[in-house]
Amino acid sequence: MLEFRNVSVSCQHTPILNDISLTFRDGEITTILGPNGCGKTTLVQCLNGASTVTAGQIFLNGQDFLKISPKERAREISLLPQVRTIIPAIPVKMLVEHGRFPYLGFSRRKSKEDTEIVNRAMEFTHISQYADQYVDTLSGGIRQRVFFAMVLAQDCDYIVLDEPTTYLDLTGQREFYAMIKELKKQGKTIILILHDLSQAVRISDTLVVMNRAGSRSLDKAAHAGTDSDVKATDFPGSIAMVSTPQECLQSHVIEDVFQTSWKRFTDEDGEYYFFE
Ligand SMILES: Nc1ncnc2c1ncn2[C@@H]1O[C@H](COP(=O)(O)OP(=O)(O)OP(=O)(O)O)[C@@H](O)[C@H]1O
Repeated sequence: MLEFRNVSVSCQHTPILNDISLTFRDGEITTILGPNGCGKTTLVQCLNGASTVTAGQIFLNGQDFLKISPKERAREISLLPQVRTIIPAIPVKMLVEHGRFPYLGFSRRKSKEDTEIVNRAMEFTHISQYADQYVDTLSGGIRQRVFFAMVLAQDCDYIVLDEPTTYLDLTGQREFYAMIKELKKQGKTIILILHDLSQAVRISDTLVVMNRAGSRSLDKAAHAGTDSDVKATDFPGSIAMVSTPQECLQSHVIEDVFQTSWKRFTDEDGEYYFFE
């Protein structure tokens, strides 16, 4: 079980997250939703040290996660960040092998098991045929699968993916969500950040709906056209609700946070939600 206890993050004295307490349940797909800038990325980046926790603690299976070494952390939780501005000019297989770094010794020599895990990750994500191709020559969608394979090669029980479908076309997204369901079946705990509310409702066991605390006064000031000194950054991110998709929909929290409304459609394959 992964647990955030009263976690706050500030950057240059600006509060980004305030007093977040949150539990991610094992074996579930949990999706973090929230408007731009509410702190979703900052929240998950507390797990790989890219965001510095300024107060509070994170526990993984009862262990103080922030006290263990970065290498040990990388054996527990693999995280695929949202923005990858630098695309390495190396062959696909070599990039996927980077997922094994937390397990390698000083010589970085790979064992037979490391190679098998890398091959399995590439087969799972259907990128074996690109093994020798350079990553920077691939399309955005295939490249995304390569990064996903690298994350899987890390072979962690906890997988965190920040906006993983950004570069994927419709087929690519469908395949991606099928892979996520398969990983859940294998017992992995999946944490996603998504902007696609319909998919989030469909695929998740639990939704974490975030907002900027007090941002209503900002919206009201903007709506009224009043001159206001209030800025978005005056409101650190907080949790609006953590619950099943059904309960989040019924409570209207999604409508409030995203200022949207939704419609439900049903067919033989299940329920679909349309947000407008
Ligand atoms: N290094 C930094 N220094 C100062 N402010 C930062 C830094 N990183 C993020 N922020 C600010 O923290 C807030 C939260 O950013 P974050 O990227 O976590 O939001 P998000 O919910 O993931 O947004 P999006 O949906 O647009 O990806 C934003 O106001 C952002 O400008």
